[in-house]
Amino acid sequence: MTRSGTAAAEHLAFIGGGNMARSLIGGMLARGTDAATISVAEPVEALRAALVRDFGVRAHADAVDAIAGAGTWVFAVKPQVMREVCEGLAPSARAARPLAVSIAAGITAGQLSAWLGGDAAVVRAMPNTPALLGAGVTGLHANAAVDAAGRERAQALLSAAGETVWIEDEALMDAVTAVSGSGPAYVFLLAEAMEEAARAQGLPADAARTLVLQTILGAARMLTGTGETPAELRRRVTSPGGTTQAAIETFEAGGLRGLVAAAIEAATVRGRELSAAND
Ligand SMILES: NC(=O)C1=CN([C@@H]2O[C@H](COP(=O)(O)OP(=O)(O)OC[C@H]3O[C@@H](n4cnc5c(N)ncnc54)[C@H](O)[C@@H]3O)[C@@H](O)[C@H]2O)C=CC1
Ligand SMILES: O=C(O)[C@@H]1CCC=N1
Repeated sequence: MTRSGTAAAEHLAFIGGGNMARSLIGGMLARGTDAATISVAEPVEALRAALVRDFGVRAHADAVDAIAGAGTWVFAVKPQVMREVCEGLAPSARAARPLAVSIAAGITAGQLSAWLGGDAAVVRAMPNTPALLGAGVTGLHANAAVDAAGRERAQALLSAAGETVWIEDEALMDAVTAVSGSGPAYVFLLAEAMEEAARAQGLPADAARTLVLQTILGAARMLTGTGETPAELRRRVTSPGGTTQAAIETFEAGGLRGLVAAAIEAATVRGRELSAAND
């Protein structure tokens, strides 16, 4: 059986109101979603108050209150608590037959469906924090119980956060997590390292920050806006025998590509471990 969970489809419930839920809600509101259609379950009182204050959504301590009347439930809790949270909602899920969207790293659609009582329509989504600015990217995978309308609904939800990419082979969702889910942190680490290096060369801290941040922004805009490959854009910066060549040769000699591959492999493996640890 496939389902789109048509009942009360316009009402959305988030279970977990932490960093990523806030990024997604912020992106949705910026794209015109009515805050009155969003409710959030969040046990931490201070976070509930912040959700109400910052976004005007409804916030509840109890997940059962948040999901009442919602056709789509977005699970935005840590992987380690997902099983307990889903099992607590299983009686409601069996009755309401919602579209369940999980953003948790590692947790499989099969696990989610089973914890929600079986035969649940599940979309696994892996967004990233630039969702807050509508500049995110989300990998999406639907299980067999999700029909075309359910896919559209999940895609519309995550489109508010930026680009979306459907992944048919669920096994690849851990690689998506490692590349784009965690990826903003890799760029932030590069920014930290470049700022430190700029200060070590004697640049004042504020100048170092402006130079680094605008360089990353400008490079990202060239990557997304020119249609050129990263390699070609790099080649154009690199004058033979010049300064860039000296830096690039240092990166290559230090094994930057291998290090990036090893880091993404470690994140991918960690995603699989999170799944296995919660079986
Ligand atoms: N932070 C990121 O960049 C990304 C995170 N994710 C995934 O998003 C999920 C949430 O991550 P974050 O937002 O970073 O974590 P977080 O810790 O900021 O948010 C999780 C929230 O869930 C709440 N919570 C705990 N137990 C709950 C319960 N029983 N019912 C309702 N809420 C409960 C916590 O109080 C917390 O506010 C994780 O599964 C993570 O894998 C996915 C993509 C990117
Ligand atoms: O670090 C994590 O586990 C989560 C998933 C992707 C980004 N943050």
